[in-house]
Amino acid sequence: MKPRQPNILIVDDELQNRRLLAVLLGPEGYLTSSAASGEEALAAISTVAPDLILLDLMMPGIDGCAVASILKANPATAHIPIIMVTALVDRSARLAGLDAGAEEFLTKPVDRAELWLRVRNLLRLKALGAIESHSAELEQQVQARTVELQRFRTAMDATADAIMLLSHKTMRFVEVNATACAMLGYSRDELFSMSPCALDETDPQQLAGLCDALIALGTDTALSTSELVRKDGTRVQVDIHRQAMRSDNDWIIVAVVRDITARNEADRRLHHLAHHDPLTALPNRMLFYATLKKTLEVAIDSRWKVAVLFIDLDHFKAVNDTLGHMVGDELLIQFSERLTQCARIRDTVGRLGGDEFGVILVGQEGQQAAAVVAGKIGAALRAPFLLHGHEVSVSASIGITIHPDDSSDPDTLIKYADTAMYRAKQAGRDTYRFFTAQMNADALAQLDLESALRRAIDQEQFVLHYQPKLQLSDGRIAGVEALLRWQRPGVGLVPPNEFIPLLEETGLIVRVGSWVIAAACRQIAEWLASSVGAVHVAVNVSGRQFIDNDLDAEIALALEKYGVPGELLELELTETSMMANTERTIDILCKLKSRGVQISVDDFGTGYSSLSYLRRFPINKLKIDIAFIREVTTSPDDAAIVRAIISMARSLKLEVVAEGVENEMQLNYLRRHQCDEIQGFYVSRPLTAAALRELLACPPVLNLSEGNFARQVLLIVDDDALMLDMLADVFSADGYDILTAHSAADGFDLLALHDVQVILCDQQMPGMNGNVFLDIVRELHPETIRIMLSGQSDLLPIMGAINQGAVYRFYSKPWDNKLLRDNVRAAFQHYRAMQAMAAAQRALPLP
Ligand SMILES: Nc1nc2c(ncn2[C@@H]2O[C@H](COP(=O)(O)O[C@H]3[C@@H](O)[C@H](n4cnc5c(=O)[nH]c(N)nc54)O[C@@H]3COP(=O)(O)O)[C@@H](O)[C@H]2O)c(=O)[nH]1
Repeated sequence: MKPRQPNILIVDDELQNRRLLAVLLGPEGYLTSSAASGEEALAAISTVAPDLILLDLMMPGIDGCAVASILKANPATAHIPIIMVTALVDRSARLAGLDAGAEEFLTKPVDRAELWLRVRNLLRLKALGAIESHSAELEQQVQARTVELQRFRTAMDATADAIMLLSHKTMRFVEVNATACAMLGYSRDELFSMSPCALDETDPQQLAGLCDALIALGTDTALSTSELVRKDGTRVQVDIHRQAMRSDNDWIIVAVVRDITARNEADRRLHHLAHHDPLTALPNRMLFYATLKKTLEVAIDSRWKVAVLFIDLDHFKAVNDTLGHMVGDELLIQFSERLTQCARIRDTVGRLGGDEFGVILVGQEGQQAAAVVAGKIGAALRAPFLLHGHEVSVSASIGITIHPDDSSDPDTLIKYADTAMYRAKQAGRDTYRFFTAQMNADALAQLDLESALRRAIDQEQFVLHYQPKLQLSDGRIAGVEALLRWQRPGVGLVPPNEFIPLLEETGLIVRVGSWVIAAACRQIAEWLASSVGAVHVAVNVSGRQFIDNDLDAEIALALEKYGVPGELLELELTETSMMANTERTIDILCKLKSRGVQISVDDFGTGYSSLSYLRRFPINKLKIDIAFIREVTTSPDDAAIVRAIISMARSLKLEVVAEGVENEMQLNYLRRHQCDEIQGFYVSRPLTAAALRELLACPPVLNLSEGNFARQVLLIVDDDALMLDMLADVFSADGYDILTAHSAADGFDLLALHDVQVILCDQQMPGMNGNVFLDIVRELHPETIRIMLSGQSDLLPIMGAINQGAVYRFYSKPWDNKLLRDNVRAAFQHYRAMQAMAAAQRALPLP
C-alpha cells in the first residue's frame, strides 16, 4: 500500500512566501495548502487537520503566536507540529513563538535543506508520538480488559455452578471456572487442551450439531440433563444451560453446568418416602398397588397367575392398647421381617396400612403357591416375638385372591382379598381363606345392609325395648336394660345381633349410640312424669362412642335436656371396649360417675377379666355373661367361675348382675351365692315401653321365699324308690327337711333350688353314678357335706372319692340306722361349724 502523503498547511500573509514554501515542499512529496491569515488558518484546520503547519510569526490580525496558542490549547489540534517561520532573529521573538507552542523555527529566507530537514524530523516525531500514544492507549485498553477479565474470572470462580465457554471455531474451551475444575477433577489448562467431547462421551459431529442448533436458537438458552465423566472416571449428574453468544467473528457457547447429584438423591429419597412405609421400609399401599398393576399387565400377556394375599394381624389392637405403641411398632417391624422371609425375591411384600400387609406372588401355580406361602406365614408366627422385654405371640388372618380366576383388576383383587381375610377372621383367626363368589355376594349384601342402616338412622327407624332386672334380695324390679331394635320397613323388627356388628364396623354405632342415649333419657323422663315413676335404665355403649365423640358432654346434654337425674342412667360397657383407649375411657367414666351415672361391665368373664386392671375404672357393677349362667347348676367349671366372680366383686364392693337367667334353678343358685340381681327370660323378655309399663304396674311374683336357709335340709339321692322311702323314714324323726331325688340330674335341680346342707347318695346309680355325682356336687356346692351309701365290696372308688374330698363319710349297705342318724346329725354340726368359720373369715378385713 502506498504511504499517505503528509499534508502541510502554509500560513503567511505574503503570497510570495506561501508560493515559495509550496514550491520548496512539492518535490519532497508533501501536499500543501495555504492560508493568508491566522483566522483563515484556524478555519481551515477546524475542517481538515494538517499533519504540520508552517506558520508565519508576524501577521496582521491573529499573529503566529496567537494561532499557535489557540491550536495547542485545543486537545484536537494540540498534536499538530508547528514550525514558526519568521524574519525576526531576535531571541525574544523566538522564545515567544516557542512559548506559544511552536516546535521549531525557520528563519526567512528559508533554506531549502533546513526546511526539508525540519519538516521531515517533525513529521517523524509526530508519527512516533502518535504510535506511543496509540500503544499507551492500547496498553490501557489491555489493562482494562485484564482487570475486566480478572473480575469476570473471580465472579465465575465464585459461582457454585460450573461455567465453561467453548469456541465454536476451535471447538475448545476458552474459559472455565474453578467450579468446573473442581467438579470434573481437571485443571484449567487440561480443560483448555482437551476436547469437550471427552466430558460427555459425545463425538465431534454431535457436538458441532449441538452448537449449530444453539446458534440457530439465538439468545435462547437450552436446558438438558446429562452425565459428565470426571477425570477419575466417575460420573456426575448435571443440568446444563447452554447459550450461544456472538464474539467478533466467532460464536462462544456458554455452558452453565449444575451438579444435581444431591438434588437427585433428595428426589430419590422423597420418592422412596412417598412410596415406602417409614416404619417397616416396605412398599406402601400406593407402590403395592402400582406393582400389582404392572405385574398384572405382564401376567396377562404371559399367562401367568398372580396371587394377592391380604394379611391382618389378629388382636394387634390389644397389643397396642395394653403394651403401648412402641411395642406395637416393634411388633410390626419384626412381623414385616418374618413376612418378607416367607416370600421369594420376585414376590412383593407391602404394608397396606395399620396392621394390614399384602403379598403379590407371581408364577404358574396360583392357588398352591398362595396356600404354601400362607402356611409359611402361619408357621413363621408360631415363635413368640420379643418386644422391648415382652414376649408376645400373635397370629394372622389371611385372605387370598387369584388372577385370572377372581379378577384381573388390581382394585378388585385387593378388595376381594380383604373380604376373604375377614372370612378368615370370622373362621376363628389364625387361618387363611381363598376368595369365593359367595363372599362377594355376602359383601354386596353387607353394602346393601349398610346403606339401609344409613337410611334407618336418617329416618329414625330404631326403637328401644326394655328388659327388667330383678333384685334377688326382695324380688323387686331394680331397673331395666334398654335394647335396640330396628323396625326395618318391609322386614319387621330386626334384632341387634343382625346389624350392630356392621354399625360397629362402619362407625355408624356412634350416631346410633347417641340416639339410644337420647331415646333412653326421653323415656326415663316420660316415666318419671307419669305414674310409673323412677325407672333405672341401663344402655349399652360401644367402645367407639368413647373414642369418636365427647360422650360425657353428650350424656350431660341428654340428661339436662330431659331433666333426668344421672342416677337413673347406667352405662353397660364390655371389658374389651374398656381396654381400648384406657386413659380416655377412664377419664370420661369418672366425669360421668360424678354426674351420678352408674357404670357396669357387660359380658363379664368373656374378655380381659383382670379385676385388678378393672379396679382402675370407676365401675359399680359386673354383669356375669350368659355363657356362665346357662349351665351354672350343672357345670362345676361355670359354677366355680360364677362363685369366683361374685366373691371378687364382693371384695371390691361391686354389685353383681347375672344375665340370661332362664329358670328357677339358676335363680336360686345365684341367690344362694349372693348374686344381687338377675336379668333374663325367667323374669321377662325385653318389652316395648308400653308393655313394660304394664309389667311395672303389676310386677311378676317370683318364688323368692326365704327358703330353707335357717332349716336343716337333707338330700337323699337313690335310683331305687324303695330305698329312698326307707331312708326318708329313718330320718323323719330328726326334724330335717328331706328332699329325695331319683337321679343325679334331679339331684342337681334340687341342689340349685334348695339350700341343701347334707347329701346322702347311693353309689350305684344308672347314668351318673354316686362317685361322679358327688364329685361334681363338691365343685358346684362345695359347702355341702356329702355322704356315700355303698353296696359294693370294692372300696377303692370310695377311697378315691374320700381322698379327693368329694365324700365326707361312707356307709356300706345294709346300714345301721342309729349309726347313720348319728353321723348325719354330726354332718349337720360339721356344716354349721364350717359356715361359722367361713363367716368369721369373711368378716376379717382385706389384706
Ligand atoms: N352397642 C349397643 N349394643 C346393643 C344395644 N342394644 C342391644 N345391644 C347388644 O346387642 C346384643 C344382642 O342384644 P339382644 O338381641 O337385645 O339380646 C339381649 C337380650 O334379649 C338377651 N337376653 C336377655 N335375657 C336372656 C335370656 O334369658 N336368654 C337368652 N338367650 N338371651 C337373653 O341378651 C341380650 C342382652 O345382652 P347384654 O347387653 O349383654 O346384657 C347384645 O350384646 C346387646 O348388648 C345398643 O343399644 N347398643
